[in-house]
Amino acid sequence: MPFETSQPLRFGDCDLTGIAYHPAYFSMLVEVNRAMFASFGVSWEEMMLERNLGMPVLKMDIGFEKPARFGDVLDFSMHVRRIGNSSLDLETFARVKGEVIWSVRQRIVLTSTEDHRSRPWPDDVRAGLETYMDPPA
Ligand SMILES: CC(C)(COP(=O)(O)OP(=O)(O)OC[C@H]1O[C@@H](n2cnc3c(N)ncnc32)[C@H](O)[C@@H]1OP(=O)(O)O)[C@@H](O)C(=O)NCCC(=O)NCCSC(=O)c1ccc(O)cc1
Repeated sequence: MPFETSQPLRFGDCDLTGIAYHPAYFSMLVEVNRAMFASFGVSWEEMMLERNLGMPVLKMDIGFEKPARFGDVLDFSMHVRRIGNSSLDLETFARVKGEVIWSVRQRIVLTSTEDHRSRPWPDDVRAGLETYMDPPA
């Protein structure tokens, strides 16, 4: 079962002709990542400020299939494809009215904000991520 959330495409996310400008999609994606962690009770504020952990992206593979327009609502489905020792593979689909507009595969790594080296996923975070585990077919 993927994590699901929606975001409207705002005026500032679009170019002069009213279609989405792709850098805005990256900010939306970060918000989806953050919201997924919050959904299982682990806020990024806690991760970063109390546990001294960060989650940089190591790799992204993104494909844009159709334009989205000012006023559209993007429905996101985020699948956890693999949880490694410190890495995490996510695949996310952004849909408008059921049609895929873009999709992205991300590899994220858990790091210490002190030395910026990898750290294993804590058990509670791993358990939360497993909620959305959906390995590729
Ligand atoms: C992530 C790193 C710290 C990893 O360094 P190390 O501690 O030496 O890593 P390791 O060799 O232990 O590898 C860690 C894991 O990554 C995996 N890994 C390492 N390199 C790779 C590559 N090149 N490809 C795929 N996977 C990899 C590796 O297989 C390990 O997986 P597990 O087995 O599951 O543990 C280092 O590669 C790095 O700093 N990379 C740059 C990250 C970066 O700057 N990203 C740019 C975007 S900024 C960003 O996304 C962001 C910024 C601020 C935020 O608050 C949030 C997000």
